[in-house]
Amino acid sequence: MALRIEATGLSVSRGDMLIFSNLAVSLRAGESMVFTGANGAGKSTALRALLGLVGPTDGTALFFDSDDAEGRPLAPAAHYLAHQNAMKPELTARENLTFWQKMMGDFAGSTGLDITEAAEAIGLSGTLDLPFGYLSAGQKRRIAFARLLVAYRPVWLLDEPTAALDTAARKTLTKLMNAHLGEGGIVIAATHEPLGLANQQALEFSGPRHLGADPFLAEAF
Ligand SMILES: Nc1ncnc2c1ncn2[C@@H]1O[C@H](COP(=O)(O)OP(=O)(O)OP(=O)(O)O)[C@@H](O)[C@H]1O
Repeated sequence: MALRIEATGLSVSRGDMLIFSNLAVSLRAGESMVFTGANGAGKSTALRALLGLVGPTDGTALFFDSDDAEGRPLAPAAHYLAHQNAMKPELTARENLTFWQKMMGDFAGSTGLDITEAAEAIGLSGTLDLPFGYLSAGQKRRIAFARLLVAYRPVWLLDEPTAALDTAARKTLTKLMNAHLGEGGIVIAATHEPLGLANQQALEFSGPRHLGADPFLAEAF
């Protein structure tokens, strides 16, 4: 399956601020991209725009599952790991992962790992039956990452995936992200630190610009 993502001319404005404009992403199976830039530069907004969670003012973002397929919205083909972990604190890690596995289901005939295998992969087998709320910040992030493993999706959109992680856990995540790429997946990550991804392109965000002050400025970029 020669899948790919094509985003062209993607622009987002909020109020009188142009967050970014003319964003282009072209990635094929096995390729990755990192979004870099200062706090508030627009990296998270770009991930959300690719997913369709933020309406772009212009441009398109499409997923193709083969060379001759029609482009489709990206969201059903993607996992989105946001800043927040999207886990209920009163449920155990296992219960949370079971919920996500059932909720997301299979994709195009491919299944994820079982919960125990996913916990082993992120090195947290011992904490599966603790309430998620009891876990440390790094343990929570790792369980949130395990969600990507229990339901298969070819595209991973990750917002600072290694936030709160120790060195060993970062290495584990890098290995898992590269394994996903090696199996023909695609990874796009917003990050403040090097992730060590294979086949990586980088895109630096320069930050929002005022549209309001000069009525001709909006035309300029
Ligand atoms: N309604 C709005 N009007 C003006 N600016 C806005 C509005 N909503 C969001 N913004 C700005 O959009 C920008 C986008 O932030 P975003 O979360 O995408 O940045 P980021 O690069 O992911 O930052 P970080 O590294 O801190 O996570 C911020 O500068 C924010 O202040």
